[in-house]
Amino acid sequence: MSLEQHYTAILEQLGEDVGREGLLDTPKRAAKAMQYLCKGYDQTLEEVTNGALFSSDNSEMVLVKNIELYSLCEHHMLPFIGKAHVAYLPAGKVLGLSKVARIVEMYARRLQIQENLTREIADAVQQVTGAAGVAVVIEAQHMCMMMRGVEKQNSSMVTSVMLGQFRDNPATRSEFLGLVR
Ligand SMILES: Nc1nc2c(ncn2[C@@H]2O[C@H](COP(=O)(O)OP(=O)(O)OP(=O)(O)O)[C@@H](O)[C@H]2O)c(=O)[nH]1
Ligand SMILES: [Zn+2]
Repeated sequence: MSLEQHYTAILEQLGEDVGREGLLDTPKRAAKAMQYLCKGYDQTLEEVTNGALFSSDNSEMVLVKNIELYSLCEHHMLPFIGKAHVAYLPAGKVLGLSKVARIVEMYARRLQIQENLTREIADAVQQVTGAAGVAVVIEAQHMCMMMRGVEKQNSSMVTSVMLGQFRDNPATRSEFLGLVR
């Protein structure tokens, strides 16, 4: 069965009249939307970074802040929405600026839990850049906690992963945390 046919079945199970005008194209649209929200499965790190790695003597912290993020929690397939802050300490190579956001996007566009998303982004930036350290902080609000379940509207979840110098050197870590706060 195609994704579209599954959505027809879901609508029927929910008690909808799939023949009514407003729903005629809904299974097709919903399938397309869900494929878009999960498009990260078709991407690879090589593809999204596209070799945009440049030699640089700069070893100072590079920070890309406030990268907006839309993902789906793997437990309920409901959105979680927030921001990612990604920093690294170059060790001879810097990554094209947009590629940091593309890496975030590739992992966010999959079914996720926030902790694993944070870790996957950090590991990917580390792998691509060979950096002396990588730090990722994600702050997000989970619709599964807001629209349903415990229904807490103002809570957000903050996760972080620190690698290399960000883990080992408290001064580097506090510089980063000061910059994203
Ligand atoms: N750690 C973590 N938990 C998440 C994330 N997204 C959703 N969850 C949680 O996954 C858990 C699943 O718990 P279950 O008890 O199996 O599911 P549930 O009955 O729908 O839980 P409630 O949300 O409490 O109603 C819930 O506590 C969610 O809040 C995430 O990114 N990270
Ligand atoms: Zn959830």
